[in-house]
Amino acid sequence: MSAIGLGAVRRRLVYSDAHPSLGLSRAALFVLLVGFAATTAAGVTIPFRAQMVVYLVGMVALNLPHGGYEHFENLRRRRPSFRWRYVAVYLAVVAGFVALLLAAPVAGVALAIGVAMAKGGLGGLKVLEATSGTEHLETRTQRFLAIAVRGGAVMLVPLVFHPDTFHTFSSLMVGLVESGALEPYAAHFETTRMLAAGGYGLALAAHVGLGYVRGGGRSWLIDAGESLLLAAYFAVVPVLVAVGLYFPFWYSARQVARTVTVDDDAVGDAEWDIVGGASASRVALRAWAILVAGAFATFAVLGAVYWAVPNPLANAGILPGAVAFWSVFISVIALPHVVVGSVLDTERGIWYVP
Ligand SMILES: CC1=C(/C=C/C(C)=C/C=C/C(C)=C/C=O)C(C)(C)CCC1
Repeated sequence: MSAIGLGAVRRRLVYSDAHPSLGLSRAALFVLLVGFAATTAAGVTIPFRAQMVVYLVGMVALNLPHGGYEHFENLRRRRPSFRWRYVAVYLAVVAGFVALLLAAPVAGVALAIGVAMAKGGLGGLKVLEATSGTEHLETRTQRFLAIAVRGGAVMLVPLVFHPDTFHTFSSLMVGLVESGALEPYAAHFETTRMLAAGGYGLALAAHVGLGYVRGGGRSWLIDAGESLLLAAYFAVVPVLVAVGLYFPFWYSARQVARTVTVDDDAVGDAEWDIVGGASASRVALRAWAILVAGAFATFAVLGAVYWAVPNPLANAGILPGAVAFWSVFISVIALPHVVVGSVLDTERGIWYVP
C-alpha cells in the first residue's frame, strides 16, 4: 500500500466515523423504532393512506435525487468515452430488466426485491469500510454475512413481520404486468416466510458471533449495533414507512458520509472534471445543467417503463398503484446502479473506497 493509501486508512480510523450523517441515520431509525413500538403498544395504528404517502415522499423526493447524485459523483472525473459506455451498458441493463418483467413478472418482482437488498447490503458494507472500519471482518464468509444481514433486513425482515402488506404489494407489483399472476405461488408464501425467518436469524447470529470471536473491538461493536438496529427497525416499523424512510435516512445519509470520508483522496483525472470551470458560478451552472439533464433522462426512462407495462397502476387506486409502480421502476433503474456502478466499474465504482 502506498504512503497515500496508509494515510487514508489512518484518517478514516481516526475521525471519519464522527460524520454527522452517520449519527443522524442511527438516531432517525432509533427514534422511528421507539416511536412505532410505543404506538403499537398503545394500540394506535397509522392510517394506511398516510403510510403510502410517506413511502412515496421518501422514495420519490428524497431517494431518487440521491441516486442521481451518486452517478454524477462517480462519473464526474471519468473520461468521456468511459461515460458513454457507462450510459450505454446502463440502458441495456434497464432494457433487460424490463424485458424480464414483461416475460416473467414474478421473476421480475423477485429481482426487484433482490436489487433493494443488494443496494442496502453492498452499499452498507462499503460505508462501514470507509467510516468505522471492518477489521473484525477477516474472511469472505464474514463479509458475505455482513452484506446479507444489512441487505436482508430491508426485505426479509418485513416479509417475516409484515406478511400481509408484503403479500399485497408484491401482488400489485406483479399486477403491473399480469393481474393475479402471483396467486399460484401464494401456497408457498408461509414456507418462504419461515425460511426467511430461520435463514435471517441464523445469518444475524452468525455474523455478530463470528465478528466477536474474530477479534471483536470497536468496529465489531458498531457493526453489530447497526445490524441489530436495522433488524429491529424493519421488524417494528410498518413496511411502507420503514422502506420509504430507510433509503433517504439511512442509505443516502450514510453514502454522503462515505463520500465525504474518501473525498480528499484525489481519484480520476481532474482534466476530465465535468464541472471543472474557471469561476465558481460557471462550476455551479454546469453542475445545475448536468443535474437537470439527469432529471430529464430519468423521467424519460420512467415514461418508457410506464408505457411498456400493461397496467402501470396495477388496476388499483392511485396511491397503491403508484407505490407498486414506483417500487418496480426504482428497482429497474437501481439494478444497473449495482451492476454497472459497482460490480462492473472495478476501477472506481459508485461506492468507492480507496
Ligand atoms: C416487495 C415489497 C415492497 C418493495 C419495494 C422495493 C422493491 C423497493 C425497492 C427500492 C430500491 C431498489 C431503492 C433503491 O434506491 C414494498 C413496496 C416496500 C412493500 C412491501 C412489499
